Amino acid sequence: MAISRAECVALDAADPLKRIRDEFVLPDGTIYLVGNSLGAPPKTAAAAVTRTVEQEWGGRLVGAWNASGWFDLPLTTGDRLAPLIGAGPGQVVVGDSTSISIVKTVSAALGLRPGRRVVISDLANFPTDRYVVEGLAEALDGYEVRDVTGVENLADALSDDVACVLLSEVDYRTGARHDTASITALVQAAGALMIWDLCHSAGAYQVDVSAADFAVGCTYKYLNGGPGSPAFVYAHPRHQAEARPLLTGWHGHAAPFAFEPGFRPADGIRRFTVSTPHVMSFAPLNASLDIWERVDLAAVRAKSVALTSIFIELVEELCAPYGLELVSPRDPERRGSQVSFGHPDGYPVMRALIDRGVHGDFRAPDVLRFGFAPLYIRFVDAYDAAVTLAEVLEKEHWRDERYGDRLTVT
Ligand SMILES: Cc1ncc(COP(=O)(O)O)c(C=O)c1O
Ligand SMILES: Nc1c(O)cccc1C(=O)C[C@H](N)C(=O)O
Repeated sequence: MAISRAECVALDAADPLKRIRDEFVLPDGTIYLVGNSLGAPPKTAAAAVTRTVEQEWGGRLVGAWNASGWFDLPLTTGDRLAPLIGAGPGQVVVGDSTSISIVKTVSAALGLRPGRRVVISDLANFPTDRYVVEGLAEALDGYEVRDVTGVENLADALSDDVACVLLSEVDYRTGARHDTASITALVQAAGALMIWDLCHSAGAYQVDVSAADFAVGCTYKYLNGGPGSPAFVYAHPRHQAEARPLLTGWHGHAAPFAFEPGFRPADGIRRFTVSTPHVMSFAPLNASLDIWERVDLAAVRAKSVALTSIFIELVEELCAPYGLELVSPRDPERRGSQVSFGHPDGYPVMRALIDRGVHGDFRAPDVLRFGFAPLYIRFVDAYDAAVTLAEVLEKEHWRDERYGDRLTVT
C-alpha cells in the first residue's frame, strides 16, 4: 500500500523546509507542479521591483549605475548564485538569456580548440540549444553539428575533431539526470570541452559544476527569478584569460568608459557580459537569492527525492489501470526534481487536471510533466495531485471536448 494522506501531513510537519513555503506567493486552491518551467514568486519580489524603481531609479536617476551597483549586477548576482552550482566567486555572470549564453560559451569553446570543427549536441537537448548551435555552425564557416541520440552514444561520436559538447544535465522532457562527472571526464579525455545546460538542475539540487569547462542556465525555473529573468554563464577559471566569446559588447570591454575604437576583453568572467544589464529583472532574482542563501541544499535534495518517489509510487498504484507509463528514471539518483509520465491522451488529461487545480504541463508527443520545487511543494500536494490524476483518468474527465484543442503554448 502506498503512503496515506495522514502520513504525508506528518512528513510536512517534520519538513525542515516547511517555513520557506510561506515566503512564496501561491494562489489558493492550486497545486503548482510547474516550478520546472516558471518558479513561483517570492513574496518580496514585488517590493524589490518597487524599490528599484522608486529608490534607485527615482531617487538616484543615472547615478544609480554606480550608487546602486547596477553596473556590476551581473557579477554581484553571479557571485550570489555561484554556490548553488558549486562555483566560486568570479566564476559566474548573470545576464541575457540561456540561448544567448549558449552563443557565448560555445563560441568561446570553439576558439579554445582551434582546428577542431565539430560541436556535439544530443537530439534530446531542449530545442533552443540545438537551434543555437546549428545557427552558430552556419554563421562560422566550416563548422559542423554532430547530433548524438542519447549520451550512451557519446563515446563513439568523440573523434579528434570535436571541439565541444553541449548537453543538459537534466532532460527537460523525461527529468532524467546525467552523470556529469563521468561525461565531463570522457569529453575532456577526448580533448574536447564540456558545456552543461543547467536550466533544469540549478535550484533543483546542489549542482557541481567545478569540473566542467563552461555552463549556462536560466533563473526563472527552480531559482524563482521571474518570467524572463536573466540567465547565467559559468566559465572555469582555467579558461577565463583565453576565452573570446563571440558577442563582444561594451560591457565586456576592459575599459567600457574609455570608449576606445577597438574591443579589448575585460579580465576574468566580465568578458562574458555584453551590454546594459536588464536592471529591473535582477530585482526579483535577488529577492529569491535572499531566500536561497538561507536554504540547506542537502535538505532540498532529500525532500525532492522523497516528493518525487512518493508521487511515482502513488500514481503507479492509483492509476494502474489507466495506461500511464513512467518516463522518468525510477532510480532517484538518476532523476532531477521532475516526474514525467507518458499517456496517449496526455494533452487532454493534463488540461482536465489543470481545470481541477493541479498544474503540471504537457510536452509533445505524449508526456505529462510534474515539477516538484522543494522550497514550496508539500507532501500533501504530491498526494492530492496523484488522487486528482487518478480521478481524471477513472472518470474519464479528459474526454470532455473542451480539452481537445491545442491552443495553449506552455
Ligand atoms: C534546457 C533548456 N535550455 C534553454 C531553455 C530556454 O532558454 P531561453 O531562456 O533562452 O529561452 C530552456 C527553457 O525554456 C530549457 O529548458
Ligand atoms: N522559457 C519558456 C517560455 O519563454 C515560454 C514558455 C515556457 C518556457 C519554459 O521555460 C519551458 C521549459 N524550458 C521547458 O522545459 O519546457
